[in-house]
Amino acid sequence: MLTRARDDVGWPALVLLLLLALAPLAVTGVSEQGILVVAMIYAVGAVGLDVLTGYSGQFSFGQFVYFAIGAYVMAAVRIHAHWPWVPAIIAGVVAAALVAAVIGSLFVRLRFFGSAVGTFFLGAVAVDLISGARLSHWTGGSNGLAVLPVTIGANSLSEGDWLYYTVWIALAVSVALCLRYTKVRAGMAARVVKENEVVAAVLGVRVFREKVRAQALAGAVAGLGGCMLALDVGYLSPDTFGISQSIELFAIVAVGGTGSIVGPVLGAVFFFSLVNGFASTSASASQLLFSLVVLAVVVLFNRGLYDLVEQAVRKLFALRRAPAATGAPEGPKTARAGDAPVAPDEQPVPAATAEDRPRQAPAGPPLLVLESIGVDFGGVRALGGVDLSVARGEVHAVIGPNGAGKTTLLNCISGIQPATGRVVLDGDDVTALPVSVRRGRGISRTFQHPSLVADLTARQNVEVGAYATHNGSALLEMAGLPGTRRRDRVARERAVAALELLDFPASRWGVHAGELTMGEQKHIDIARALANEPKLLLLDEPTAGLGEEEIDAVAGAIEGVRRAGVTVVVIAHHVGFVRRIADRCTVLDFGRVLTSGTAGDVLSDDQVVDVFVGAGGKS
Ligand SMILES: Nc1ncnc2c1ncn2[C@@H]1O[C@H](COP(=O)(O)OP(=O)(O)OP(=O)(O)O)[C@@H](O)[C@H]1O
Repeated sequence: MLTRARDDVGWPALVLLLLLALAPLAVTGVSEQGILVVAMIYAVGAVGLDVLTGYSGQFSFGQFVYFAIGAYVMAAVRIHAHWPWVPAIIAGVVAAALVAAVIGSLFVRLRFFGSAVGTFFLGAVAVDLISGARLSHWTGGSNGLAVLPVTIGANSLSEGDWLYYTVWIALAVSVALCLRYTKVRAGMAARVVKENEVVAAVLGVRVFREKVRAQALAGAVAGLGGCMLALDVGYLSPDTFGISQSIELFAIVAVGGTGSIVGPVLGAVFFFSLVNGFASTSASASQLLFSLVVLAVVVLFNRGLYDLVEQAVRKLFALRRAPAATGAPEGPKTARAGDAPVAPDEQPVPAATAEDRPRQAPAGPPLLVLESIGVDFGGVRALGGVDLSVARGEVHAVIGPNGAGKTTLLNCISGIQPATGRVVLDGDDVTALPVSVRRGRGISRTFQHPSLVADLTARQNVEVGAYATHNGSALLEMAGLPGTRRRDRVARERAVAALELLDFPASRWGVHAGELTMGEQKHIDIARALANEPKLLLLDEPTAGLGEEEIDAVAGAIEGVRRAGVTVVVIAHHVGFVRRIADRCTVLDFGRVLTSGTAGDVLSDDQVVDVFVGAGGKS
């Protein structure tokens, strides 16, 4: 399923920040401005939390721990080391980022429930540490810590609008950093991680590293929020950084809209306006009303306030984009996911058939050799000693009934699934190599479900697959240094080359993947795997869920791949498709090779066709 994380929020972010910059002209009351300051402080942390949840798919109920680290480190280095306030803020931010990276690395392997429990108790431990005697020299223990007053020139930060605009700058910096992160390689890779970790790993993304990076960024931004909170309240106590604040932060992101960066800012302003609005009612009534409104927003507008505002603005200015299907690619009619697969006897007439192709495998050593590959899942023998040889440059179809072991075989070749036996690529034994190294050696693959990032364009999705490696510093990428820009340019060129090779219409390159038809998504999935210029391309049911014209288009794309000299192993369920694209064919049944040979010979065998499509399915 394609999940949403916005990629088009630069202008809305600018407009919202401008409105907040101008707000003191309209909101002149001291307490109202105070509410806006607190809202912006929470917004700083909330955009970081949004990077964590909305863009990298992680979860945290403990972000206020990093607020606390930022605030206490800033206050402590000013008191004990006499640092000026700006370097002290930087120290607070760096400390929060480092601790977030370390703690985050412990949490990244946890699923939702584990993360929820883990981060919740992290908050409890932090409050205990802050208020306890061990760190009291730095934190003031349960007595708290006074924050030294800040002066800017002759002015105190607490006078006039100085504090307001200091917090505004912190918010603008946080929004800019987080938006920038979502646009660079590291951010795009994290978005694939959120979509599907296995797919990300196969694309060479260091899943663990990208998750920790997102944790560190969210921690840094929360640390900045903590520094602002310290400047605002002027006094730090353990109660300032409790678990309830972390949960409020989470509510702000949910109310504003995850995966939008702007949404959490909107959510924070809404949240604290609501708090202010109910302040005059009795405490219990205000708590109830407040909770009911937040609940209503979350339940009724499950994509959050930002989505609601965006839709209203689009309607107002009639800027709504054209419906997704109207821009479908020129040429073949497209079908959507869920369309019934084409029955064998409805297959389009093949452009060229297996019988037309050479009956002998090309000379020279094979590119891929599998020796006695075996996989057991508990009591289920998925593969029982499969031998296979794939010649360089051929398209080799693996066919067989459901549960025959086809996908497991591709998983063994790509390194996702450990197996007994040997996998030899281009003469090298790669059996013991992990997925990322096999990718580096030239093995790419697609999956039955494309797992594209919905709010990245078709071309951006392909670019994620085009990086030779996903190493490198996200900070340098965000700074846009020449080395990283060169690397991005190469990835872009490779992505364009892959799209052109597959004849994917240029008019659709800029369309968000969530708006592509299923056939187009399959093309983008193939292009993404091809963009790394592999020797061996593994395609897992590229025609699943497609209509006949889309199957025809995928067949055309695979023929393009063959012409480019890439060897292909493809799982397929359609006789006509296999006839058209395959040079050779291996039939699996119950995890064993039933037969293997030229596609023409294999598909003329009645027993094979019976196993493949059921008796009478031969066409
Ligand atoms: N992770 C797993 N845990 C347990 N059993 C599994 C796992 N993956 C696959 N299997 C089992 O292994 C066997 C082979 O599955 P596999 O998905 O490789 O078959 P397939 O030929 O690709 O089927 P299909 O055409 O339906 O995708 C099946 O019996 C399946 O239930």
